[in-house]
Amino acid sequence: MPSSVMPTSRRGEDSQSSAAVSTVGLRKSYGDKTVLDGIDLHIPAGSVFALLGPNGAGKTTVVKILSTLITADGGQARVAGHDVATSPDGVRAAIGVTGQFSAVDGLITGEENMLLMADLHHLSRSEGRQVAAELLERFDLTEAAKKPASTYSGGMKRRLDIAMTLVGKPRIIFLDEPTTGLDPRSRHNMWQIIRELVTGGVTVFLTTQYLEEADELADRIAVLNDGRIAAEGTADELKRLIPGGHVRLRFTDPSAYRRAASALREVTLPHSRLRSSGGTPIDEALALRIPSDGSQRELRSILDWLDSAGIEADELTMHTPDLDDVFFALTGGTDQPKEAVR
Ligand SMILES: Nc1ncnc2c1ncn2[C@@H]1O[C@H](COP(=O)(O)OP(=O)(O)OP(=O)(O)O)[C@@H](O)[C@H]1O
Repeated sequence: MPSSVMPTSRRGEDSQSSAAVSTVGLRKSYGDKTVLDGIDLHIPAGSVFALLGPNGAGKTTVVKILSTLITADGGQARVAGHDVATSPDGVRAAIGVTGQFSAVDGLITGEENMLLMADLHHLSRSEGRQVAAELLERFDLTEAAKKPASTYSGGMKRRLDIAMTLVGKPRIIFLDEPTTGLDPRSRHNMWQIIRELVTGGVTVFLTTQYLEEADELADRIAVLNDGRIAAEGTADELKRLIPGGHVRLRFTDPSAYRRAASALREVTLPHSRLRSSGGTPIDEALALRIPSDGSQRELRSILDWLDSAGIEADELTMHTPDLDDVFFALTGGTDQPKEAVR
């Protein structure tokens, strides 16, 4: 955590506000580029909220504004009952931030990083040692505590980063892409840590490009696209936005794949959603998806069309809706999340 967001004291939360985070009409531009174009959020205390969006959607910008690292150009934001513009110290006292701007100093040991944090929070020497030892133990870092943090794996560094954040006992934690670059085991460890934080009463605001992560962890998810919240709700609510799943066509021959992709782009089939969204290339594995409710009528229509267009896929599978479908539908399917296909 950079010193600019270092909690300075513990303040009482505005009892008027049950929301841990709320924003109205939040705006931010860089030059003539509008990054946030009116963002409204309401995040109840004690919940996990995921801000989902493709690269460059503005997720980090939201976190930076809410954690008082940068100021918004317009709109209001309250965090833990404090206005970010008029009471930034109040906000800083209540939050912890980890993620893309990690506070871990690689030159010193994990333990020294923790003790430094304890110092910054004005804990006494003995209290600092005790808190550091407890947190290092909790995050399975006791053995590595005396080693320089630069020798830690990606997962260990993230755990140390969160442990350092917890020294200040934040009520709200911002996790900016907490598992980007982690291997599957470390990712699952991190998810468990996040769940435990919430069980302990902390509100978690996380940004992610991983749909699976939002689906696993979040009580509510907002999809950020083109500077606006394209949709917000529980994972189930978002999935219901897409009435059906999709048919996935997989090809082994790149030229057959390309022919099918271009034919799908132009197609107007009698049955609805194929007409509106066409086939969307979904990954480098030569696969296409066609929105479909899975009804016999739609499947027949798709198969008839494939036959008449002379397209022969090597594999055709039916998928029920998941967050991938929502994401592709809302973000136009052009900018793919890193793990769009499970
Ligand atoms: N200081 C800055 N000056 C100019 N443009 C910026 C600045 N910070 C961010 N941007 C631009 O604002 C947009 C949103 O950036 P941001 O980092 O918030 O996106 P993001 O959703 O977090 O993306 P990613 O997933 O890639 O981290 C991007 O186009 C980025 O280039």
